[in-house]
Amino acid sequence: MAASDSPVLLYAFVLLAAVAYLSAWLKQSKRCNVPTLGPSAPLLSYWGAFRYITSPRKVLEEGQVKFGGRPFRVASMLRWQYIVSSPELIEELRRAPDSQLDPLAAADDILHFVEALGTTFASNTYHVPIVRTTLTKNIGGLLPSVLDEMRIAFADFVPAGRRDWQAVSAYNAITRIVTQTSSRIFVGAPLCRNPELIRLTMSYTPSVMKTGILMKLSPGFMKPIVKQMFGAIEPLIDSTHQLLLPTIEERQRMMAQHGADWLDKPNDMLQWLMDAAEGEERTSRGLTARLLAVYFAATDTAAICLIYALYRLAAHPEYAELLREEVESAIAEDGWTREAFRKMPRVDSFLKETMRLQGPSSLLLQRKAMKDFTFSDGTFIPKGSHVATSPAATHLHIAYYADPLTFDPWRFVGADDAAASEGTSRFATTSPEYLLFGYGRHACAGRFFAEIQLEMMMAHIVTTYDVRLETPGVLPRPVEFGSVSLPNMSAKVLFKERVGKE
Ligand code: HEM
Repeated sequence: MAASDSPVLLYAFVLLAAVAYLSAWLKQSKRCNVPTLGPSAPLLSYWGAFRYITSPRKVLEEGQVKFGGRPFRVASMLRWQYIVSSPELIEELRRAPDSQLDPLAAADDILHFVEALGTTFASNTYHVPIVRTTLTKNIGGLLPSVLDEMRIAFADFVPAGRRDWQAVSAYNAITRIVTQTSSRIFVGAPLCRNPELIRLTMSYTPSVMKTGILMKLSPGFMKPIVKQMFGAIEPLIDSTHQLLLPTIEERQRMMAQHGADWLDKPNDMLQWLMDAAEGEERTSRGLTARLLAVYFAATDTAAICLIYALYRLAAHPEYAELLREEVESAIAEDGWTREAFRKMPRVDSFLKETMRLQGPSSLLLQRKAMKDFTFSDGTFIPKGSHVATSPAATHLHIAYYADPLTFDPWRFVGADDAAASEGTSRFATTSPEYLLFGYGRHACAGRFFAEIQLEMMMAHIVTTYDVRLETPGVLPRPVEFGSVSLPNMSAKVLFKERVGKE
């Protein structure tokens, strides 16, 4: 008789699993000194987890009110999520070393990218300083080509030349436009508009997540087989590699022939990676995989933010005229240059205010405790749990923002003149009460590029089109699942090309 046929063995297994679960629960609950929002008893906590996963913002707001800004925890399906709210604890959260509270490990628990891509990938992050420094330094010089690509992409995905209202599926169109425009500085033209490259790079994030989840669910010895048989990521890297290979080989040939510099050397992300890569990373496949990682960080995040801003604009067309006036006057003075974008405080404020109320995540400064961690007030975070702060404690808190639940598009106009005069515009400026891009040493490396890209696209939209929602005034509901918050994917925005536009 096979072991699985014996009910006694099955009962014994279930009993052992229940004892192990209860003893783990008892052990952790003995050490816990943080109140729980919702049930904390074994199994019942899954009800709390279900509520949190399906309505994260509502639950986090309840916690903020119920515990009056003191730390609390909520159950999520796989772990406890701790929330800290006071400025002192938020400061400790951001200052803690990665060996104690790690942002990458927290992101990996949610997106599963390390399982999908391999641990060497997570330990070698040589692309981060390239994004942070080389990309940021080159923004001004690359602006004309980014602008050119954005216009081409908009004309393709939001058909031009028609004077009637056209319903456009905003999620698809904007994601494609942002991907193609970013591609212009990642791989250059005309490769950036190759429909296959756009398709592959847009499929990358979902493929990484799918592969990561499959791997996570598989027992250790099965992982390589599962990855080989069912993983979506390797075939996707292979296809992208085939597409990029002629370009990479040609550049490698030029590098071998001319050394570090030559006439018309490309100035894009692929080349910066090629200049910096070492060892395995120098191979054409290694470079392709690394470039895809930059797409992973750059395109979905920026697209999500632009879609939220577009929905706001389409819901409030009355704001378009003031934005348009500002853009047209800045462009008349300086053309479509970096200087002009510095003279668009309303555009900047509109974006910042949109994302204050609704960004891509319902948690901010999310970290994983790599070991037991105790805050200065004694709040204890057990190893393996996640700790973050919430919009309710920061972006939506009355201590930082007057009338915090109201959308006030001009809230940040003139709010931070020092930052504006230094050329660090307000949208990308991080602070303890504005955490869209994180804060401190791990703050988003690409935020200055993201800022100018989004400002440019908003400026283009208001000067080229009138926009409306299909159902006037009703913002399309976002899709929230745990800490991830995506704009509504089926909503359509009506576009009409403006008569007499520049
Ligand atoms: C509006 C769009 C974007 C948003 C909202 C966003 C948000 C974030 C956030 C919240 C983090 C983590 C910060 C932390 O844990 O403290 C981050 C990290 C990062 N982002 Fe962005 N991001 C955006 C666009 C971009 C773009 C366009 C790029 C690249 C061109 C980029 C590259 C990166 C990189 C490389 C990191 C890792 C930084 C590090 O570990 O030191 N991001 N981003």
